[in-house]
Amino acid sequence: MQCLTVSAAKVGKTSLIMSLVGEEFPERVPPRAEEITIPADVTPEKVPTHIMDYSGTEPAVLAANVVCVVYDVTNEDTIEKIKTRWIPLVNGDAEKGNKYVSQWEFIELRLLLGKGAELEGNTRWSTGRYS
Ligand SMILES: Nc1nc2c(ncn2[C@@H]2O[C@H](COP(=O)(O)OP(=O)(O)OP(=O)(O)O)[C@@H](O)[C@H]2O)c(=O)[nH]1
Repeated sequence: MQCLTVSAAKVGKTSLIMSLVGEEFPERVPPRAEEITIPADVTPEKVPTHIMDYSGTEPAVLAANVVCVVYDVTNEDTIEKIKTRWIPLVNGDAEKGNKYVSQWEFIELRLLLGKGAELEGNTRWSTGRYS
């Protein structure tokens, strides 16, 4: 399974991947995370999972089975971009039959480190649907 993270600039997609791999929030974040493959035996679904950091190319989006859209709950622009940028980008080739996503899972797991809310213990986890 190919999983691609996308986001507005500097929202934290590289940090998210590095947190997953390193099991802690990274102090230093490179411009892009290395591509990683999580072996099947350590995934709940027993499917090898290849995780890629978005480099701004459409082929990467078309190759992905899962697109993980990262946004900042403290920045409305990054939420608005889900509608104005990421949904059109992922569904962009629908007319050619390449890809069409009719149902979006919406999972909020932003940690808000250093932006105030996490200091007040407001870290939130929730799930929902976006369509
Ligand atoms: N406060 C806070 N800062 C974060 C969080 N995640 C990432 N950051 C910080 O935000 C900055 C950008 O993080 P990146 O992971 O490089 O973001 P990105 O979306 O990969 O950035 P680009 O791909 O370069 O646009 C870094 O200084 C991170 O430490 C978070 O959950 N809370």
